Amino acid sequence: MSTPAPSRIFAPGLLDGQVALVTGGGTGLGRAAATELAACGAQVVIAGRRAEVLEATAARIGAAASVVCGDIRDEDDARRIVDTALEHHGRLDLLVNNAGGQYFVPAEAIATRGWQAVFRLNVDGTTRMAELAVERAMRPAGRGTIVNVTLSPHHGLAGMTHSSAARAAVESLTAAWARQWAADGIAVVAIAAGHFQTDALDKYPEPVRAGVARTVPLQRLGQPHEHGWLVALLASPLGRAMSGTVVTLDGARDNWFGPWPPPTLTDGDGDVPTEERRPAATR
Ligand SMILES: CCCCCCCCC/C=C/C(=O)SCCNC(=O)CCNC(=O)[C@H](O)C(C)(C)COP(=O)(O)OP(=O)(O)OC[C@H]1O[C@@H](n2cnc3c(N)ncnc32)[C@H](O)[C@@H]1OP(=O)(O)O
Ligand SMILES: NC(=O)C1=CN([C@@H]2O[C@H](COP(=O)(O)OP(=O)(O)OC[C@H]3O[C@@H](n4cnc5c(N)ncnc54)[C@H](OP(=O)(O)O)[C@@H]3O)[C@@H](O)[C@H]2O)C=CC1
Repeated sequence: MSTPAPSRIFAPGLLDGQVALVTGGGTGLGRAAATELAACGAQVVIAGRRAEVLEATAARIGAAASVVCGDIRDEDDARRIVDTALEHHGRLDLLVNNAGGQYFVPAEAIATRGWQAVFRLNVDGTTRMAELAVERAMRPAGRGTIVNVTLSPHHGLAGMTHSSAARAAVESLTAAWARQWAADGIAVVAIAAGHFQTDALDKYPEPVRAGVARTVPLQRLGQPHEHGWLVALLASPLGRAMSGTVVTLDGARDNWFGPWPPPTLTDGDGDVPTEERRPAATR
């Protein structure tokens, strides 16, 4: 097993001795966060539903990474994820609530089950993981940091209104938890992410993806390692002082602009494409 390459921007050993749990840590932004945390000296536990994805990422990171499989929507799985991290390392300093998602769909076409699916993952799953980390690890230790990753809803997410409401709820929970758990020594912050270059973008309809980088004032998508740097910063002592804050990382774009429906997306009948359903095996 290799030692992680040192961080390009943080002091060596910034997070030495610390233990981080990253949900959705096998892919995209979660993988980038786990990689940077390890580069700063942390032991990282990455969680998600697909073992092969997690194992591949852990192998890339090296000896600092370990894996636990589970679904954060399931109470037993979520408890096992937190307990496994604790059993392996005896402590949990940082929870990165990164697992999340939604599908692209006009508001009036969202079925009740679809609304609930997005809330179960983004709001209920995030809440469950935060509460378990606090109860089982952070409050007993008198110390911990929780970073909630949202898809920034600051301009409203037309085309993903279920996620817009869910992510706004997570931002509000961030502020509330920061106050509620401050006396326990626990800091809670959120990252409102814009558009990032991850494989997850492949699932959006082609007209949605085409040219999306040009809509970002920086004229490029965010790079996952930039997100990783921000997670590491929030894991540092500075992050503790930022408790209750939502930090936006979006290249000045947020996740929406302009009218609905977007003129470039509609077909001849004025309809907007909805993303394909995922294969049953991954549901
Ligand atoms: C212009 C610029 C723009 C810019 C736009 C570009 C955005 C770029 C920014 C990127 C942002 C990101 O977040 S990228 C990261 C994205 N990653 C993810 O989304 C991964 C995680 N996602 C998921 O797991 C799923 O999407 C999610 C729906 C949330 C949860 O899945 P579940 O297994 O719980 O749900 P399922 O069993 O699949 O479906 C349950 C119900 O949901 C509904 N449903 C689910 N998928 C559906 C679909 N594709 N189309 C219709 N309906 C669907 C149906 O009602 C289903 O009920 P039945 O019909 O009765 O079964
Ligand atoms: N890419 C982007 O432009 C942006 C992404 N975001 C947000 O950042 C986060 C990461 O996004 P990104 O890396 O791009 O996308 P991914 O789809 O690659 O990340 C989602 C991760 O969460 C895991 N996951 C999903 N559902 C569950 C579940 N029920 N239990 C446990 N793990 C789960 C997935 O693994 P598995 O399927 O194996 O469980 C996967 O590793 C998401 O919350 C996303 O919405 C925010 C802004 C922009």
